[in-house]
Amino acid sequence: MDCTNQDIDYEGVAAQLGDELIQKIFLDAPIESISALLENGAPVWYQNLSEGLSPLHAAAYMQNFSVAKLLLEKGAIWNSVDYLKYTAGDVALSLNNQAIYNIIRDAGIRSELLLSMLDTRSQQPTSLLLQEIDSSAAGSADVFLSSKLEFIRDEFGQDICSVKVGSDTIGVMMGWERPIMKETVSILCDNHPNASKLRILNVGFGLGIIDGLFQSLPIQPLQHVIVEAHPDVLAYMRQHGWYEKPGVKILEGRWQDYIDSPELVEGGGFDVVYTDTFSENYSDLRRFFEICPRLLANSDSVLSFFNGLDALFYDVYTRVSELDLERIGINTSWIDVDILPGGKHSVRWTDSRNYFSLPIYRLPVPHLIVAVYPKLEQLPLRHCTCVYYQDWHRTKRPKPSTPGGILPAVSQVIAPTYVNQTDSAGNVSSFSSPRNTLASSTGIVVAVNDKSQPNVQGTSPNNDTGLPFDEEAKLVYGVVISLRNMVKKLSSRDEQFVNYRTSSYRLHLFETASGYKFVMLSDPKADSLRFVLRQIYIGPFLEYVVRNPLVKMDSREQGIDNEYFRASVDRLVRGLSVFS
Ligand SMILES: C[S@@+](CC[C@H](N)C(=O)[O-])C[C@H]1O[C@@H](n2cnc3c(N)ncnc32)[C@H](O)[C@@H]1O
Repeated sequence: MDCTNQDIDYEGVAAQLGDELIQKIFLDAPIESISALLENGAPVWYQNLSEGLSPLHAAAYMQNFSVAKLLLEKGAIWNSVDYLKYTAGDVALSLNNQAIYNIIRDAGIRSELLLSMLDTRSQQPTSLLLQEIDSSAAGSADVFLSSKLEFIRDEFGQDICSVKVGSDTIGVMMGWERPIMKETVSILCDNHPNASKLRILNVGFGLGIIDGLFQSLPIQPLQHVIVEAHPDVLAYMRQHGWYEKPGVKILEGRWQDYIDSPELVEGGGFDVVYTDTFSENYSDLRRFFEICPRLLANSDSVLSFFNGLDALFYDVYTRVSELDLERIGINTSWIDVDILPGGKHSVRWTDSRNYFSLPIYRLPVPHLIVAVYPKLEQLPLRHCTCVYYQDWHRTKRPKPSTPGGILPAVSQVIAPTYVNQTDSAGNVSSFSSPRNTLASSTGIVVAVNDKSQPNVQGTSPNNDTGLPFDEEAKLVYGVVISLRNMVKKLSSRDEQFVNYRTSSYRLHLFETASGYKFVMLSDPKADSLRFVLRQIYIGPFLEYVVRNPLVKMDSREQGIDNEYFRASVDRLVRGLSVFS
């Protein structure tokens, strides 16, 4: 057969091998077979189409240190993010797996140092860089500077400067960052030998938080230069009187425009330099470092910069920037600041960021519910019944199901309504468990005004919807299916709906390849929790349901609840940084 290069679908082959590699890792295949697949050309950099997961993400989810190490040795990309914007390091962090987190972090440091070396030796862009170009306002300076910014005050009184990125609104600067700025100003200025006549340079005004703090120092700065590039921010500065402030000089444009300009260094340099821009990356920051020897007045001068909040990137770039700064003769020290809500924030003078035991990395989830729905073909669509249910709500009482309406083992705390009916003495029996049902304040009240639904006798006094638990579970299922179908119909591709939010709750959906649907309801402010559902699937579900011979997966009568599964899900949810 004559087979020319043109006949070979390289992309298709790579995708097939990549999918096979990810699947093998998820199935806990022996490392030898994973290694053999890599030798046969499976692309270690591959990210699957459905979720954007890389083999390294899979190894992190499976907490398989040897596989993660092998993948990194073979060139796995430490900073690739899935569709939820999580790196494999984030996954390891969420599972409290410090060993895997550390090898990913170290691979990141090595790779960034190598790139930095190549970048300084060659003026040409390096061909080793494998990255998708981000042409959104969050990743492209040109797009950001021509995008409209909004300055608002939210319902909590927090000032926000935001920009639209696709359908999302992203905070350029937010009021909650004030403690970080405050601590920065205090560290930079309080004990500065030149505190009585400081010359300060700030790059990036944003909401003007740090500039306001510089202006409020006990002794006003002698000179305060602000470089700001965005026209909307400049208009905001004008509106708020910054152009009239004594000692303040505003340089309009990007800091890059002033590198060789006498305007920036005419006073003989600065005592304090701070930079916090937007839509720039580490290589821009490194270029800024390179002009710092000219910007800093003398050996007492200090430089600080905003280094992001994502743990993995923070850890990699603290180390990389430390080395880059050392190269140009600047010593670095790091101070960790806890920014816990309420109370005084404390400064931790430690040499390592202790993510693994501190509440610093918790997501806000006042209440959380997990429900599992069976495969579509197991039950007729309209009558799909929840096969597992668990609630971590602390204050509301559970409410019953309709008699005969619930599978016997969906939830340990939910019994049919007749159990909860008034007894002959007129007492209403109550449930002792603090768990609740889908009714509570989770917002699954889509049918609250649906008069056609029976108002079941004996429902809990906390009953928000008038519907028994299993009726609501069906409604949730209906909503999920309808939205899923609508998304599929509207999009030409096989797109998935993964979550939606109302003012009172957020619904997260994870659907397995075999058709099980894992649904989680959380506080509306919670970030996407889909990865938690995936972890429940990969961990407790596969272990205690799929591989449990006592659980009948195809039964139309039984739920999948069992002691081990419930305890394991409970442990996982409480242990994952999503439970607070
Ligand atoms: C995160 S905000 C700064 C917030 C500020 N630290 C505060 O306390 O409010 C980033 C600011 O940098 C500006 N900016 C982005 N790229 C810039 C550049 N190359 N030169 C100067 N300013 C820039 C943006 O317009 C934005 O106002």
